Amino acid sequence: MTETAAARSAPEPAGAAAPDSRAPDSQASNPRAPDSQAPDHPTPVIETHGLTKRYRGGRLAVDGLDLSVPGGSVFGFLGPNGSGKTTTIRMLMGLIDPTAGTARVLGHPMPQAARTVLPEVGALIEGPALYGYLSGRDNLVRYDSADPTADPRTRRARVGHALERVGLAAASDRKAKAYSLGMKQRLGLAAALLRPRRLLVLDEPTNGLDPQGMREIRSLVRELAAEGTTVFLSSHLLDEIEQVCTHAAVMARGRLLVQGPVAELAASARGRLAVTTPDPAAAARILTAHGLTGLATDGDRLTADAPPAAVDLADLNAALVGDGVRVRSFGVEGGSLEDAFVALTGEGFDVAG
Ligand SMILES: Nc1ncnc2c1ncn2[C@@H]1O[C@H](COP(=O)(O)OP(=O)(O)OP(=O)(O)O)[C@@H](O)[C@H]1O
Repeated sequence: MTETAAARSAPEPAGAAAPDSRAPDSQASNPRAPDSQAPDHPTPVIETHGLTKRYRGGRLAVDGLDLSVPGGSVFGFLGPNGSGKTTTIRMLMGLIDPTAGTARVLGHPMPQAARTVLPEVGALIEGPALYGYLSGRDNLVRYDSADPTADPRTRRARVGHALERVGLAAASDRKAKAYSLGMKQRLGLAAALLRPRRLLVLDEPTNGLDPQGMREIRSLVRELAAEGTTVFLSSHLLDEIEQVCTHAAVMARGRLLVQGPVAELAASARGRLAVTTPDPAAAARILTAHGLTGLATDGDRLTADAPPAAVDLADLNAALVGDGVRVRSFGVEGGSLEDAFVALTGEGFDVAG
């Protein structure tokens, strides 16, 4: 059985469940309004300090995590399988207790404030919990009915709107078990969107989807973000993060390696000098003589680690041409998030973990 943060065992609407054993929220009567601050100084929507989880077997799944997710961002939580992403999300949603450290979501401490926070959070964790024998529409009706704050008189309209939102209106009367994986994910998103949310938390939302399904989910995420919802999504796909996210945090083996705006993370990687020439061997000799490292040749294409800023690219190019190398193209190719990851870890981004 898959799970949403809100629907661990009961047909609760996404975001509505709060563990009964939790202490009452000390701030419930005086909720802060983090988003009311100046947009250029957004209060973090998610903030953790030293967040740590050691499972009973002794495995340290998350190790001293300091995370800061700006309001209005599409925040990619990136890491290979087993790096601690799901464990972190489960702590953020109050589904499991941290071993140490603190987490605040929408300005409130978690898990203590789960009752206050979760109604404002739409969560999709490891796929939606659906009844296969019910239609897509009836699954949403069931979610909506389980929300005590949802007015039954407006249920039909709410469900219809959510189905429209995710592009499932035409398929809404088919049984959920006949849905493709992508349609099931979209139905899960529709459930999370039955009420307005300030934060969407999506755990590997495109996992197992075909390229078309991935595109659909990604464009929906972009639309939701454009409407002002902060989206926190985990992924083990670097290109997915580069395509949809404004910010990212990179995890490996339970530890946070780096976080920040995606453009800055990618730019922090030095990139590669690339030269296209019919004389690659001569070009390699000259670049080596000028101190360049990491040379690799593939046919008429020669690449090398980008030179330090002190080296003028124009001088390098002139040296090649001056020594008779015929240059078809010459330039530094921008660093990618993958380059940054490899530079940080000294290893490739192994999706198999
Ligand atoms: N309930 C559990 N009990 C013990 N160990 C666990 C439990 N859940 C996860 N782990 C371990 O904790 C580590 C982190 O797992 P987690 O699922 O958080 O990583 P992840 O980055 O989300 O990976 P994936 O994408 O594969 O889910 C892994 O080594 C995993 O085996």
